[in-house]
Amino acid sequence: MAGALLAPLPSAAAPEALLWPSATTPALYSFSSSSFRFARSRSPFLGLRLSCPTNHWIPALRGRTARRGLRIEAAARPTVLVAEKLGEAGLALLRKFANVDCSYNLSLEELCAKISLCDALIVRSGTKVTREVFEASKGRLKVVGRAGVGIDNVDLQAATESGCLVVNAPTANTVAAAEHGIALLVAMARNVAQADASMKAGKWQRNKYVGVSLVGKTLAVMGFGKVGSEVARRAKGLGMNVIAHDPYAPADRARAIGVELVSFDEAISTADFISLHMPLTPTTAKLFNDEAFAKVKKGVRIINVARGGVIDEDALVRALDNGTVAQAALDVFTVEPPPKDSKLVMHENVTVTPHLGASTVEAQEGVAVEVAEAVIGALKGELATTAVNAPMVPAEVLSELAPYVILAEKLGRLAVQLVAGGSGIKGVKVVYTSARDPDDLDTRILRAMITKGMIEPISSVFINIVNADYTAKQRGLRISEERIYRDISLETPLGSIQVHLTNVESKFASALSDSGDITVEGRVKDGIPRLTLVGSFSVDVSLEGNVILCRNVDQPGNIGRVGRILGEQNVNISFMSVGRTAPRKQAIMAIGVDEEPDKETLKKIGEIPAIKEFMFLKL
Ligand SMILES: NC(=O)C1=CN([C@@H]2O[C@H](COP(=O)(O)OP(=O)(O)OC[C@H]3O[C@@H](n4cnc5c(N)ncnc54)[C@H](O)[C@@H]3O)[C@@H](O)[C@H]2O)C=CC1
Ligand SMILES: O=C(O)C(=O)COP(=O)(O)O
Repeated sequence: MAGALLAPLPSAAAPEALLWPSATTPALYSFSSSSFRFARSRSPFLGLRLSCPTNHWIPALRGRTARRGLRIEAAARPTVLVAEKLGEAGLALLRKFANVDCSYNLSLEELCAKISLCDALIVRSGTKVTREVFEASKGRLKVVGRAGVGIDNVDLQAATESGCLVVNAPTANTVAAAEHGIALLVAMARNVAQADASMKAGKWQRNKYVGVSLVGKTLAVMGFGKVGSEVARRAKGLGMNVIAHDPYAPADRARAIGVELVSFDEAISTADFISLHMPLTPTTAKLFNDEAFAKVKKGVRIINVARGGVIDEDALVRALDNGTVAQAALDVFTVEPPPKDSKLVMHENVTVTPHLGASTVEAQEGVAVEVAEAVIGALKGELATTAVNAPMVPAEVLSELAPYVILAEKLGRLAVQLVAGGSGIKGVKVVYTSARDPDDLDTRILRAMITKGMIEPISSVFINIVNADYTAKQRGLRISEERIYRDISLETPLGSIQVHLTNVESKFASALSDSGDITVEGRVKDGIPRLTLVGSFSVDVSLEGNVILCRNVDQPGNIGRVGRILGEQNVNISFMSVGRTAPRKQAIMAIGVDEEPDKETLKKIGEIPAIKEFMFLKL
């Protein structure tokens, strides 16, 4: 073995031993195999991986290293870095299986320095697992476990690129978050925090802290998923009238709890209290902005235990200052921790907690066990149901189905964006055309990809091949499949895939087919997935970049007008296709664009007189 090793060896070196300080004094050691001499330097000790000719070396090394205040362990036991406080039950599980290093409050530099010695990393929302961390791991990091739901602090793209699995704990803190929402609702209505601070400052202000009652008031739950539905259930128990807005939640599930699903505008304009429970996505970012506050009932009270970014915080301060919003209770902030002089935090009508939604003893034990099991499973090579970026498709299947897999996900993504709020999605029907025998075409992956396309953009749940059907069922999505024989080449696995969302309203009326379903169809041409049908209109546009759909009266000049507006904004058109019922009647323009046009550009397109409706769809 080579002489002094100050840096970790590449992960390919095996068998290996791990060298750790057993004494508390940090130091960096260099190691020479021939003489077993260790030289101490002043730099902090980070742990060292040693390459040994055989595992028999390890006991020999142990004796010698112990005398020098070091311990050495076989690397067959993986190393898990726990970077934020984790419940004991989870730690106990991890310790049975791995070396566990609990090091909290690491700076980015410290985390990067340690990570190349670790096979797994466990975090909550306080650690930013950035691209730098994955790069610094030099391929050794195999799994990142998020002990909670939101994974906005983990760079998923970088994780996937470096072949690192990310798992989360999506269910164990649901009740804790819902209970915290209710705690904030009640505390805000009765000025508990403000009154407490006033008494501790030596005052007795009974008149100042007169509150408002909850019974008979209307609560709008925005986002009727796991947490939102638990909040709704509890608020009903307080005698509140509960309505909810969630464009994708099934109405029958809401009805079962006695909650009516309504549109965004109806929810915010009729509610006395608004509680936010949607994930932070490009669609929900700053959803509560000046425009939304202009529509609320004057004196509304807002609770946010979801994500700070869902609210435009400057707009909220303005709404609080002018009395549009009477009070707010916030557990989450756009930047955490928020700046010390944050106007929002300091506002006297605002009650704040430092992201405590998941912080109960019970929830932390729950997420610790949930994430520990997932991390251990992943280190053993099993695919966890809570995997966030798991590979969906086995390589041998991918070789043939690759473009169809992309097509399926994009069709799901398109279809869900066409849904209008109100009744929620109930049924999904997928129709495949193929010449192949049913045994020769496994559609499970395609179904999973459609589910992924539909669910991931709207929720905090991540879909993989293991959890797709289960998650769809849990969310009330009934997916049925139909296969239609088409006399096409057997070399081609599929002719087309159609996704129908049944009994649902659409933001783009022309996406409804004659049967009243939102319908989109795609095909693969020359290896490229293409959109070939929207509603009853045939189109042909490559599913790359983004798509603008316009319904217009078929007359000369429309294509030029839209093209000019996009061109003026430097938005590159990749494809354009027109589908029409008959000349000079209704037509659909499907325009593929490389960039995302800004709001002003889209507004200008909408103002072209011949354009009756239009939508921008992200793929
Ligand atoms: N403060 C804290 O400590 C905690 C915060 N959370 C956060 O709470 C949020 C909800 O978590 P879960 O209920 O577990 O997620 P979930 O995925 O079960 O529910 C989210 C719901 O929001 C809906 N939704 C998506 N876009 C919407 C839109 N534009 N308008 C209305 N509804 C929309 C989805 O259809 C879904 O039903 C997440 O952001 C999560 O990170 C969760 C746990 C603890
Ligand atoms: O699970 C979530 O999404 C949360 O927001 C909880 O975050 P935490 O684990 O408390 O840092």
